[in-house]
Amino acid sequence: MSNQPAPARLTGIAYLPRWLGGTLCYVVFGLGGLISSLTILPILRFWPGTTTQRIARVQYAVHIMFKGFVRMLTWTGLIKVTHGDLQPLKDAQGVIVTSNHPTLVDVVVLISLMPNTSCIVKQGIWRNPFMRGVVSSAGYIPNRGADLLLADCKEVLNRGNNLIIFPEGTRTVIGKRVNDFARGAANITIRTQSDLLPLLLKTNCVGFSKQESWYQLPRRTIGMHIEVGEKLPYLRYDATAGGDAKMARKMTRDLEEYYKQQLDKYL
Ligand SMILES: CCCCCCCCCCCCCCCC(=O)OC[C@@H](O)COP(=O)(O)O
Repeated sequence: MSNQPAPARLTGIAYLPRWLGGTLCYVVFGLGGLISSLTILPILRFWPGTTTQRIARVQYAVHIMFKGFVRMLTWTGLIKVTHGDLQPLKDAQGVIVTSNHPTLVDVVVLISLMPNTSCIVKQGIWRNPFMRGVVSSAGYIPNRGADLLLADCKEVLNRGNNLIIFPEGTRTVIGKRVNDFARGAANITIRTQSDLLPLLLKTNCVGFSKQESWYQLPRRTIGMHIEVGEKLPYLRYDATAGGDAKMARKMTRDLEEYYKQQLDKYL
C-alpha cells in the first residue's frame, strides 16, 4: 500500500461522473483494441522490415495507446500514478521485469512506461475479441505449456525486448501483501540466463481487484506508486551448483521475501 492517505469515497450523486468516466474508459479500451487491431497495428506489423523491427513498431504503438489510456484513467479520477526513479527501467534490455499485481490496470500502466516490452498473457485474453488482435500483433506470449513458453521467452529476450511477468500469476487477494509466487518467473530467468528487475506497485486503497467484478468501478482514486527495486542477477543462482529446479525454488523464495519486505514498509 502507498503511504499517501486514501482519498475520499464517492457516494450518491458524486459517484455519477466517476461511473460515466469509468464506463467510457471500458468503451474506449474495447473499441481501441478492436479498431487498432484491424487498422494501424496490422499495417505496422506487415510493413517491410526485419521481424525485430516490425514487432518493435507494434509494441511502440501499444505503448503510446496505453499512455493515452492511462491519461484517460487519470482524467476520470480512477487512478493516479506516481513513481520514483525510472532510469533503471528505461535502461533495461532483455531483462525479466516482475511486478506485484494489485489491480486490473497494472499491465497497462507498466507498458505505458516501457516502449519495448513483451508480456506473458493469460489464455482468456487470447479468446477475448477486443484484446486478441492487439496481443498477437504485439508478439505477447500466451501462457501455455512450459517448453513452448520457455522457447517463446528466449526469442523475446534475445531480441532485446523486456518481458513482464507477474509472479503471483493473478491479482493479489485483498488484504495480502502478495499471493504465493509461482516459480515460472525464476525458472525463465535462470534458464534464459537473464537478469531480473523487480518493480513494486504500491496502492493506497482497494480497487479493480480480483475479488470485485470488473464493472465495479473504484469509488476512491487508486493512488499507485511505482518503485524500481534492486536488480537480481541470474548469476547469483548458479544452476551448475544446485541444478535449475533447486535454484529456481530458491530464487522464488528470495523474490517473494523481497516483495513482502518492500511492501511492508507501506502497509
Ligand atoms: C487508447 C485505448 C487503447 C486501448 C487498447 C486496448 C488494447 C487491448 C490490449 C490488451 C493487452 C492486455 C491487457 C490485459 C489487461 C488484463 O486483463 O490484465 C489483467 C490480468 O492480468 C488479471 O488477471 P486475473 O487477476 O487472473 O484476472
